[in-house]
Amino acid sequence: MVSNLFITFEGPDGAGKTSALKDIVQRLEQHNIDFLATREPGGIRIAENIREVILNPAYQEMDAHTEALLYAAARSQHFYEKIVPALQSGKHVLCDRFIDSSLAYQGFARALGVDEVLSINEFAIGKRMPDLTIFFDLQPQIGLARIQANRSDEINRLDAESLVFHEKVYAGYEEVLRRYPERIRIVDASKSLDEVTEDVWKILKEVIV
Ligand SMILES: Nc1ncnc2c1ncn2[C@@H]1O[C@H](COP(=O)(O)OP(=O)(O)O)[C@@H](O)[C@H]1O
Ligand SMILES: Cc1cn([C@H]2C[C@H](O)[C@@H](COP(=O)(O)OP(=O)(O)O)O2)c(=O)[nH]c1=O
Repeated sequence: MVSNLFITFEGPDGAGKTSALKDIVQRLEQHNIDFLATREPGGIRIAENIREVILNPAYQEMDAHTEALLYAAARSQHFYEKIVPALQSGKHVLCDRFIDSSLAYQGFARALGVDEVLSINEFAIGKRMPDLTIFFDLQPQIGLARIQANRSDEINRLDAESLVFHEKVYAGYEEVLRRYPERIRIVDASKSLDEVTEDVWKILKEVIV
């Protein structure tokens, strides 16, 4: 029997993390698995309020340092208020985005430095990293096309960035994959949602079901 795990979903915008997590939640419920599903930035009211500030498309003047610190602040509150208690109570935790998003988006794509962003995050949450990260691998232009095709989805300040920015985010994730190969599993997110969900489920079944 495995102990409970802290699992994160990562990948470019539009890769299908949120959609797959919804389907995975249903399967976990059917299997009577004790879990908490949550998301970043957000998950609790203080962090949802910080999310409103970070992602508001009107705030074009936001400095990259401010952005990185706001993500770290939202993460800190979410981590100590929601994730840690859930893990302590024996639940598996599944989180849509976590620290790797900050390393890829702020550290690499915003060029603040992956080590610098890692260090503000260590201040925010200590050295606890996820036990398992599922990386939704998708070329950024496909993710952006998916978001554009479904305009009813919220288009936030980061979605609205250029393709060049999103290509840097992808390169940032490649750097994250190089740094943490032992905890990251890759799924091909260009497949249909059903196939992607199935691939994620196969990985989860190995560790928690
Ligand atoms: N595998 C898929 N193939 C095609 N479209 C998808 C797939 N997964 C999700 N989508 C669609 O792409 C958009 C972005 O999906 P979403 O789950 O919000 O991605 P993310 O959370 O990774 O940004 C949504 O409109 C969703 O319906
Ligand atoms: C958690 C986190 C998210 N982000 C970005 C990624 C997304 O563009 C945005 C979150 O918006 P969201 O709508 O949740 O995007 P997605 O559905 O793709 O997960 O914030 C960062 O830049 N740094 C971070 O640390």
